[in-house]
Amino acid sequence: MNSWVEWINRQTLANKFKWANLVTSGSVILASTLFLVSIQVYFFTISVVAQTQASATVVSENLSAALVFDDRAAAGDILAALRALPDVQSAAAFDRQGRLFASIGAPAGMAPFGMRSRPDYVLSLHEVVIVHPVQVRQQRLGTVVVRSSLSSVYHQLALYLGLAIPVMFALMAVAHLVLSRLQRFVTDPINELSKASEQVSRLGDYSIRARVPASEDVGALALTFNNMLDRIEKRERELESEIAERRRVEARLDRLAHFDPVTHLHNRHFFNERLEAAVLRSREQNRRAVLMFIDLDNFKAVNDTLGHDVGDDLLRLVARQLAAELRHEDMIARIGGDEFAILLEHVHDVDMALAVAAKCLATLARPILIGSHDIRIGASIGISMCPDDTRDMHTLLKYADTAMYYAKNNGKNAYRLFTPDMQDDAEKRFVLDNNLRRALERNEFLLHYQPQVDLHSGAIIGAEALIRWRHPELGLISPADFIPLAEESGLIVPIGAWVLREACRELGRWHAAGHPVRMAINLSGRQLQEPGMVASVLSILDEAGIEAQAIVLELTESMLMDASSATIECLHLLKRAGIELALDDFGTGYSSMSYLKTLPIGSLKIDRSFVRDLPGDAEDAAITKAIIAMARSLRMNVVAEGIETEEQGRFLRENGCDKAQGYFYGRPLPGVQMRQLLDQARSASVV
Ligand SMILES: Nc1nc2c(ncn2[C@@H]2O[C@H](COP(=O)(O)O[C@H]3[C@@H](O)[C@H](n4cnc5c(=O)[nH]c(N)nc54)O[C@@H]3COP(=O)(O)O)[C@@H](O)[C@H]2O)c(=O)[nH]1
Repeated sequence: MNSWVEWINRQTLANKFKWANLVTSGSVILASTLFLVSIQVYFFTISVVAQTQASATVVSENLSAALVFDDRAAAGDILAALRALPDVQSAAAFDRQGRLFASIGAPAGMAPFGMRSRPDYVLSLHEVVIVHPVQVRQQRLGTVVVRSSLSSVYHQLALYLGLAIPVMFALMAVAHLVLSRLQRFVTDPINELSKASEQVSRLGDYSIRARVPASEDVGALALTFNNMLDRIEKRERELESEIAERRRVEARLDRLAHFDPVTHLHNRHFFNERLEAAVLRSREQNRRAVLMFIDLDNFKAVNDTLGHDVGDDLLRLVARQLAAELRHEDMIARIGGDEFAILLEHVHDVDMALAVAAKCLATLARPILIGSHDIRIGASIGISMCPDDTRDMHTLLKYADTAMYYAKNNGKNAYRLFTPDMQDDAEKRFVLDNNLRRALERNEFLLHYQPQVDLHSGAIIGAEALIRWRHPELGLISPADFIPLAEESGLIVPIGAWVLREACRELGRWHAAGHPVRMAINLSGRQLQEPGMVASVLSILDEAGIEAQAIVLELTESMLMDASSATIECLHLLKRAGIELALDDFGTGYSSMSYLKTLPIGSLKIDRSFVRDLPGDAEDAAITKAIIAMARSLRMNVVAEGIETEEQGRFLRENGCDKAQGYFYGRPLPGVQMRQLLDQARSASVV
């Protein structure tokens, strides 16, 4: 049973329809045929029974005389008349006692019927037996029994079935044909729907639509199917655009996670991943990995003076130029504002790494043209190597950084290969940095004063205040060792304020003692960035009771290169207050004349590196003369520093330099000694 149900379930809708048609129409036709045949059989049988009964009635009426007169022959003749009837098989007459009186055919088996007093009949499958009493005036004389065969009925039945069965099959065939055609009205649209859905699923094409037939139900189904496809297609489109958007976002995030948006170089995160892998390879395969840290010199000045767009353009150009110096397998990344890192593998010897660094440095030393700006930017490069210096990635990074700082702190625009003493130096700096924080509180700073003289009269016209740190254990520490540290940590701000206050107080004392000299005081870039800086300087001057014109604030070229518009504004305010601004170490930076003209600078201090080999060195002599000429054309004072010999002083004087400072005129001295020097100078001039 179950297998039947399964078999039916497995069939196609068309097959199910076919079978349903066949079974239904077959059953109906069969049932109607059987019904008709049964009626036919019934009526045939009834007709045989009625005919036999009628014959038995006629014979019984005719037999009464023969029975009364016991005339067996006549009875036989009367019964013989029944032979004319085709169905009658036999007939018998019985007397009142039930004895056989006359018969035709085979009377066997009729005796039990001979005693019946009422008409009766017995119907079996093959015959009908009619029993009819013979009586006259209510008096029973005997019984007549007529037996008719039903074979004519079966004959008729056979004939009928012979006709009905082909007709039945013909009808079934017609019904099948008609229903098959009708069935297609139902199955064709459903098949189309099924084909459409199969196509949709096979091709994944949601733009396919099913034909909508006119019929209400299947039409509604097709419409619903199409609506569903509409929605799926719409959702699909939305999903596709969502996925595309997600991919775009992921790509963007991936780019952000791995690339620097300004230069399109890899970023620090990605670089560190690659460096880690390179260090691992270096350890496993014992091959060299070289790390270079490149920090641009003076980039902040470009950013602040020319704007961030020019700064970004510069970074892009620098990135392109550096990348052009590298091999395909090398890697470069931007790891910070103006910091780049390079990873080199397959480096056979140190010289190869140094050659790459030299190429990068040379590239960055060339002027870069952005719009109308001819920008000169240098770089400080630190190099560390794995496994030569360390086999640990973080230490390698630290060493490259240390080497880069070493290059920067030792004049910039240079590359340095890491050496262990740099690390010692860095550690020393770390110790100093820690101590520096407590030096102010512990009153460990003091000022020395170096005289400045008029090159024509030789008179002391001022002094430069120079800080010293008297460390309880390390002794006297040079500002060259701790000022850069103080600048990095920001401690230069309180230290610088202390220097300013101390120097002004000292100058106040000198003025009070009748020495109307000026005091040059070094200023750090960080101090200039402090809000309220100008007010603080004026308040210190006020406190010390000296005029603004009595001090000269010394700024470095690099400080101006890095100066923001707020810093420049601060310089203008100082100048307007009457304070002279001097450009220290002039010539070591890259200040262009056009830039200098925009700044409120009152004097230039020629760097001692140009003075050292004067007057012998022709190049230094030419530079010095050019600086003096330029300062004059800009109506600036010129101070030469680092004069150690009389010849140097003479050369400068002869070439138009007004003032000088150097060991030849006097080393930096404690305040008391400086005052004595001033007193002596006055006494000498009076004499
Ligand atoms: N922001 C601040 N910077 C300061 C302060 N005090 C000093 N400094 C800066 O530290 C650097 C080193 O200074 P110092 O060791 O004091 O050296 C000065 C002189 O001693 C030296 N000098 C002077 N004359 C000669 C000479 O004939 N030969 C020679 N070899 N050296 C000489 O030069 C230094 C002064 O230089 P400068 O300031 O450029 O005029 C130095 O850069 C100081 O500026 C401070 O308080 N704040």
